Amino acid sequence: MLHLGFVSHAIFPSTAPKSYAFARRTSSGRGVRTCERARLRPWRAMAVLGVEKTVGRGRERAPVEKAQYDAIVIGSGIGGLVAATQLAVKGARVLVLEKYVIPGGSSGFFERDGFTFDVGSSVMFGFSDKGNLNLITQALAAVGHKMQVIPDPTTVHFHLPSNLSVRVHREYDDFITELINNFPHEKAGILGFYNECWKIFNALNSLELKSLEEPIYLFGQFFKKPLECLTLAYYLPQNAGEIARKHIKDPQLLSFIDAECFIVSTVNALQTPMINASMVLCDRHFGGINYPVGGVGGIAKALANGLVEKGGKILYKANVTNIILENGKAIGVRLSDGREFFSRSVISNATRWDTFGKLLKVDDLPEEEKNFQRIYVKAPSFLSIHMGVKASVLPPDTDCHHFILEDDWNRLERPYGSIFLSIPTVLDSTLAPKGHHILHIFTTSGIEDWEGLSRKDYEEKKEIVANQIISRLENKLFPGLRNSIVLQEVGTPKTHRRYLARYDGTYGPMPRSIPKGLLGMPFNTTGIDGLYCVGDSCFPGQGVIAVSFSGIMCAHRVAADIGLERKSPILDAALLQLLGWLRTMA
Ligand SMILES: NC(=O)c1ccc[n+]([C@@H]2O[C@H](COP(=O)([O-])OP(=O)(O)OC[C@H]3O[C@@H](n4cnc5c(N)ncnc54)[C@H](O)[C@@H]3O)[C@@H](O)[C@H]2O)c1
Ligand SMILES: CC(C)=CCC/C(C)=C/C=C/C(C)=C/C=C/C(C)=C/C=C/C=C(C)/C=C/C=C(C)/C=C/C=C(\C)CCC=C(C)C
Repeated sequence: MLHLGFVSHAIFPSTAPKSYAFARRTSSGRGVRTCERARLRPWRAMAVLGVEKTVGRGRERAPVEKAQYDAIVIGSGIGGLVAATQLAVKGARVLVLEKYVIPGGSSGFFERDGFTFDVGSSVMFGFSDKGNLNLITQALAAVGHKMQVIPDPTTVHFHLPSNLSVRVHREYDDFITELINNFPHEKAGILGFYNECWKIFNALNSLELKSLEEPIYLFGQFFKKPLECLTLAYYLPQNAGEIARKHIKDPQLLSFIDAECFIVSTVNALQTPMINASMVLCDRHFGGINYPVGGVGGIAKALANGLVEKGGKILYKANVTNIILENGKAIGVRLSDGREFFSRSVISNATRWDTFGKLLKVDDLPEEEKNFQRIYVKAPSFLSIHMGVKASVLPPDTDCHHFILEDDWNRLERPYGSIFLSIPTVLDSTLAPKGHHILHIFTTSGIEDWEGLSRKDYEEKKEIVANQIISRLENKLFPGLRNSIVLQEVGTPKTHRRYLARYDGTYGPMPRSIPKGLLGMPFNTTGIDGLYCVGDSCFPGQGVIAVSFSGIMCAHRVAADIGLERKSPILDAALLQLLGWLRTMA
């Protein structure tokens, strides 16, 4: 089964993957049947759902549902699904509209010749059974689901310049000992920096996490846990790099801290908010990194099924092209096929650039969005290679996740400078046929490198770039890799743009310069009444656990606004104004 096709739609299938059929067969939920009906005869499906009327608007059979929902969620990424499921559990009538054929977005999956690939990264935070920060476990539990997970003994194995090799062991003491062995003269600095991270992590882990835009909750937390909240407020505008520099002087060790931050933020430590850095640098030891049996795609499938079981609906192949406004308020959405749905609130899981650049037709960007775009630009996308290889090419005891930056620290943030590699079959061998492994290799890449090329040049360029990366991996880790490949598919930023509906294929916001920590990141409300955003262009940013938190926060704020949670209009106005003002300080 040798496939070396460098097809343009490489990482995402253009037709439903086998497992989509599986999802449809095995789910007994209404939403899945709805999806099937809607695809075949939308107007009849709507009749089944009890649609009040069908209006023409120049298009026969374009059905309209007048405020039939409490919340419409555009997109079924993890952020959208968590918001949707949390609201459904609170009793809201929820509809999720997904452009693609399966749920999950960048946390989706696809299948080829017996291999099950994760579309995005396979490093899962927040999936343990302890503490308050296991947000993925909690999101699944809220809809009655639990996934079996496999503990990863090593979060990542760093292969860095000057042959610096560091394994981030699950056990914190093992990791710290290994780091100190590499930098014995910096023992105090290492302990100082990571201890400061733990102080923040412990404060975070002590809170019940809900919407920071909802005053009754926020003031309640300050009352119950004043020290922890003040700790978080103190660190909110700070970045990891400046704190690392208070403790550490060795330039190579500071570069290592940059690499630690880069793998989760695609920027260096000076630009990475300290709260986010602390979250990931500690959770990997507290709850540990845990891989879901069957692959990352199972998380979205379970959430989508849970949503339907709690009375929500999800429609696939439902491409939202417009958010409908009435008197300045978001009241519904229009799909590319003309269908319209109406709701008391609209939650967009598309990026803020897509939401305000494409879905919303307003003459002037709200001030809040102008401020966001002043502070943040789109982070780069990725070039990804999904590969099936013969198992014999991997040395025994190969770790699951690797980060490779060969010989020049200056290349860390440059496109194609460093290589991310995950081998999820090290943990779950069922993802590949017997005697084989999956290699998911990715590196940062901008869309501008891939536009304006003829089909032939585009395909050739993919092949050239992929070959260079394979040679680098052969030199550094796996001699003979090229000859062991049995299947290979290459995706570019254009692929990510097309299949994830993400502006320029971006994976979220990146600060234009040194940010004031997380202070400038918008939460979920927007300048448009009734419109909320969720996902990686909202607080606290990129990452499955981060967008899960965004989903939890969003659901809480929406629930308060539609009367499913307590709310104080006066305190609301005061807090939202204060937060808006604070963001302008960033
Ligand atoms: N290990 C990890 O931590 C890991 C792994 C994978 C993904 N991720 C993270 O997940 C984050 C993204 O999650 P997310 O929830 O923000 O979003 P997402 O991009 O994953 O999902 C958005 C979904 O919305 C859909 N969509 C967009 N526009 C639409 C439209 N107009 N109509 C209908 N559907 C539309 C897309 O098809 C997609 O399914 C990324 O930042 C990435 O870092 C992390
Ligand atoms: C409001 C005001 C003003 C004040 C108040 C104060 C307070 C209370 C505050 C609070 C806060 C909070 C709660 C916060 C929270 C936060 C959080 C939760 C955060 C989180 C974060 C997370 C993150 C960022 C994550 C991320 C991750 C990621 C991205 C991942 C990725 C991965 C990868 C890519 C891997 C790599 C791979 C290889 C190496 C292969």
